[in-house]
Amino acid sequence: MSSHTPARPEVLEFLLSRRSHPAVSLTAPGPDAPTLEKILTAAARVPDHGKLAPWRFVLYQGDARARIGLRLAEMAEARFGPLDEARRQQELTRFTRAPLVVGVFSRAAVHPKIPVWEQELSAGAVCMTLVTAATAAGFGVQWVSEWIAFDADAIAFLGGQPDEKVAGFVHIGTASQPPFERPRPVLADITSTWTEA
Ligand SMILES: Cc1cc2nc3c(=O)[nH]c(=O)nc-3n(C[C@H](O)[C@H](O)[C@H](O)COP(=O)(O)O)c2cc1C
Repeated sequence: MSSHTPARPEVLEFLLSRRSHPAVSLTAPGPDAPTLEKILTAAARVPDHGKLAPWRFVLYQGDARARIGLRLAEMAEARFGPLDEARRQQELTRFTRAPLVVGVFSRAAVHPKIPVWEQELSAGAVCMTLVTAATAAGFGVQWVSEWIAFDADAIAFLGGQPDEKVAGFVHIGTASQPPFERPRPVLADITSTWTEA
């Protein structure tokens, strides 16, 4: 340990207990404007080879969320055929589960020095830091993709450009219930020390 990198045991404990909350369990309020600015600023502070900022945010909040649902229900019907009532409700409420949804769009593009893969990894880091920062600010959070992240028409409707991919839709709100725990990988199964063959 060095005075340049003081230990932050509380941060480590936080990371060891962090859990997502199902989007459907998130209620109002979401973060206020200054808190959201902090959360997004933290999320944009990720390793980014070449300083390309190959990602951006789109915010979905307020009344726009219900209007999005109406259009997504139409799009889902066009793509999947007639929707039963449960499925229609799922589409209508896709963006109203939480008071705030942050779309993280990857705009990775071929670059002379920085591989596209590294730019896309950076977008994943943005999503995870967004999850972590919003949780640290006291909110329940879930990073989801769902069919809309892989449908060109839905991406365009949600503000994506033709050359962009959805890294995630991060739902943020007030947790209405405690999080469930889930099994985690056994560290020994996913960790080894390299030795020369
Ligand atoms: C790229 C990505 C996309 C995901 N998409 C979904 C999704 O569409 N629906 C879903 O229930 N969980 C999705 N998840 C999983 C949740 O974000 C989360 O991992 C899960 O709720 C367990 O949460 P926790 O391990 O953070 O506690 C996705 C995760 C990632 C990394």
